[in-house]
Amino acid sequence: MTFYVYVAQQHAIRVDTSATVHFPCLITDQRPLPVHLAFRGITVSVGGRQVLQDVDGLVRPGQVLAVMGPSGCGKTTLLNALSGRLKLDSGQIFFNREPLCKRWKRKICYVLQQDIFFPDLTLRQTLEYTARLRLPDTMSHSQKMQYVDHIIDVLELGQCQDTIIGDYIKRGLSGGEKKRANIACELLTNPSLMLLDEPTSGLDSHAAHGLMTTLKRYAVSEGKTVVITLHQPSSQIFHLCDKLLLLCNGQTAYFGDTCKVVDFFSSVGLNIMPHYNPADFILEQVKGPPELRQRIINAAKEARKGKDYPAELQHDYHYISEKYNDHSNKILPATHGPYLEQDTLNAMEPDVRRLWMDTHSHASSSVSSETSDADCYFSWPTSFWTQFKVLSQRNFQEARPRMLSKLNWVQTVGLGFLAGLLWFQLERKEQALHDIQGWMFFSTTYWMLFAHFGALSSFPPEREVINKERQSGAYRLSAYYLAKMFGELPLTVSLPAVYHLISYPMLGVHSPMVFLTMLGFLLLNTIVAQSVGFFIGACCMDMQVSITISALYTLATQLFGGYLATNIPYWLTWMRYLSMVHYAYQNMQIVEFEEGLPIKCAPHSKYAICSELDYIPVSSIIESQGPCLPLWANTLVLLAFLLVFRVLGYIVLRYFRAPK
Ligand SMILES: Nc1ncnc2c1ncn2[C@@H]1O[C@H](COP(=O)(O)OP(=O)(O)OP(=O)(O)O)[C@@H](O)[C@H]1O
Repeated sequence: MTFYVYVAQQHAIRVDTSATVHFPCLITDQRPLPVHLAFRGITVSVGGRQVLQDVDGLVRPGQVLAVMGPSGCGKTTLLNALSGRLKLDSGQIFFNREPLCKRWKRKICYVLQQDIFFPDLTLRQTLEYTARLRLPDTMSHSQKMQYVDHIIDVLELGQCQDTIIGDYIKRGLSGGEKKRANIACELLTNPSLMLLDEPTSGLDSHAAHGLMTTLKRYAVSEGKTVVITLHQPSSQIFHLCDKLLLLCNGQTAYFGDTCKVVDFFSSVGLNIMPHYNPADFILEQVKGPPELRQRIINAAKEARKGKDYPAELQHDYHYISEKYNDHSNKILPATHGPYLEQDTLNAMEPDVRRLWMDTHSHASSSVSSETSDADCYFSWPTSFWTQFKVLSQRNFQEARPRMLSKLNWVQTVGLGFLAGLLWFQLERKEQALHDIQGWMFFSTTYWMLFAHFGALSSFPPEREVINKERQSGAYRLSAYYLAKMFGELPLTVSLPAVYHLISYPMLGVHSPMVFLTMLGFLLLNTIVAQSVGFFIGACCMDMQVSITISALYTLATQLFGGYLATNIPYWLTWMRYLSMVHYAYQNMQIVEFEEGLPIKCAPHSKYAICSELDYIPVSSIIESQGPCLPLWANTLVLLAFLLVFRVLGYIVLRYFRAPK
């Protein structure tokens, strides 16, 4: 096991990392590059309103930057901008002097304010799936599990590892445990930069301090760059942060070392009382009267011109950067990565030397330039096959309690017996024909509605998890999509199969072949309905809209299915070709009346052919409902429905509902 420790050279570390937890980096061949994050003049508008205005900041590997300010001042907006989820009106974000690009986005982990998980999975299952998906294939399964164990230990989640995550209906992890679970999932990905949106909110002071200490140790020992928004930190937590960015109405009220903020406020004439929490003090000032706030903002603007202000954030940065690049081009070919002779360093102009030191101080301690080459190209952490396998298992495990809940079993078995008793052992004669068809139509429409609305209601919460994971580049959409189809297939077909097993024999089985073929069409119809539900769920962001569209479609499907209305007005007949139930219902009739026992004509039959025959031919039964396709054609149309809606669902997710 390899331990590697980064040493922050340019600032005092107040956390003793030697006596406490280290994060063993098992992924020795995948060491992420330390990130030196600088952002300058960030201006962002949301919903037509300017939320951030000319905000600067800088944080180095091993450091924690706290973003503070009153509620609504733009902290979350800043994190969204830094993670690349929001477009900037103006300003620049540099990762090791490179602009933010897709490759860097994948090295960022963003711990959102809300904890987004699958509620029915336990904490351990959640972490294990994350590790299997996001740790590289070069690691063995046992190494990945070892890493999970370690993260669980570090975040003190051992006691609740087998508890389900839960939601507002099902009790699961406590708020604090969920927060730590959220962070644990992100730590597993071994990011270079961690953005955390209020990870301490909702935690008691002890838990909040414990969490912050862990994060600080992690940043120092692993050379991670951490940006964190804080609401009302205790003074202990406040002093764990190296840098502070204080926002006031979206503008910078202070940026610099945390330990110097009190001096800054003194320079504006605002003196803190002894023993007062500096975090409370500064927040009270930026919530003060408008003139006071303006005075602080003006002082912060003045401070930018000071010589202590970081070179990257100064307006002549571009000029310095060009000089630096000039130097690098001349010097680097003759040197080994970030290592420079002292003489070479001394020969640099002071500005350029400072930039070199800032950018390379951390990297030079432990990461060689070879890592940066490997980091230049993004590739998925795991192969398509691994992603498909893991996501199929996760889908199955996550969907099982929902799809095969006790209530669903009771409903299915109860309905199976009810349908069986209602249509019990129907005689094979014309008088009972409408009832036999009634069982078929009821069965197809019931399972269509069940699967359609099941897919529709399960999709919105799932979409949040998928979007979060896609944004962090965890897996390919195609792997997820195929896994969803295959992982949930056994669950989708279980209940209709049990229903069929109970009710159809009560109706009267004539041959195992008819029994199985009828089951086949019932299941195919169910899967098609699920695809349509999934497609509508993917298209509509608003649940009310998706329910309305679904209700309209499924009811129209029933009306044109061939059972409720047979004399459809001529100009509306095309509608039946859009009804999936129509095809499944016709096929069930073809099988039942062709392969099963024949239907005896009534004495005063409505079928003209009964004047010549004793039994009604299947063609007469079906043609009495309108035009009819052969069995194979109906089956092909159903398969086409399945394929088209699955592909459309993918296209919508891929191109129209892609997370930004
Ligand atoms: N989509 C939007 N349309 C209009 N205004 C928005 C939108 N999103 C955010 N805002 C506004 O932007 C401002 C900054 O929001 P942001 O969530 O960044 O604040 P915050 O500092 O993180 O607040 P809190 O501490 O309460 O979480 C708020 O006034 C908010 O109302």
